[in-house]
Amino acid sequence: MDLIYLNGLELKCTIGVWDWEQAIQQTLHADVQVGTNTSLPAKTDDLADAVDYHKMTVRLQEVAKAQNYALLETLAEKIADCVLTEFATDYVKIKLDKGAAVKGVRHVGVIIERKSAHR
Ligand SMILES: Nc1nc2c(c(=O)[nH]1)N=C([C@H](O)[C@@H](O)CO)CN2
Repeated sequence: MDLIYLNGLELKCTIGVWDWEQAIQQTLHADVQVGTNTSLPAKTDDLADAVDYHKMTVRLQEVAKAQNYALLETLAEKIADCVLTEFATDYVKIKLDKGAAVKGVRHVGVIIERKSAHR
């Protein structure tokens, strides 16, 4: 399986379990790995045959802003669903980093992996 990746993707969103977090916007950083076969686009040299990582960046930033979230897990799942269904990909691994959201920890976050149900 080949991989396309977005590292350090900035996601502006309203997220968190506390009331004050639901009243502000925070910036998360995501690392996204997307499983897809790159043989066809490599042969045709045509973006139309590839998973467009620019289009994916814009779309995932929209998903992050589309609603308020309590948990990182919920946003990670929405992102996974978008990557697998809207971009017709085989596999996705997402790391969502909330930075130093907890005192005494440099970085907190979640990592999830999902496979397409159709492949
Ligand atoms: N498993 C999780 N634990 C916690 C989350 C989360 O999203 N998933 N969030 C929080 C708070 O919002 C924290 O980030 C800020 O105090 C706590 N635990």
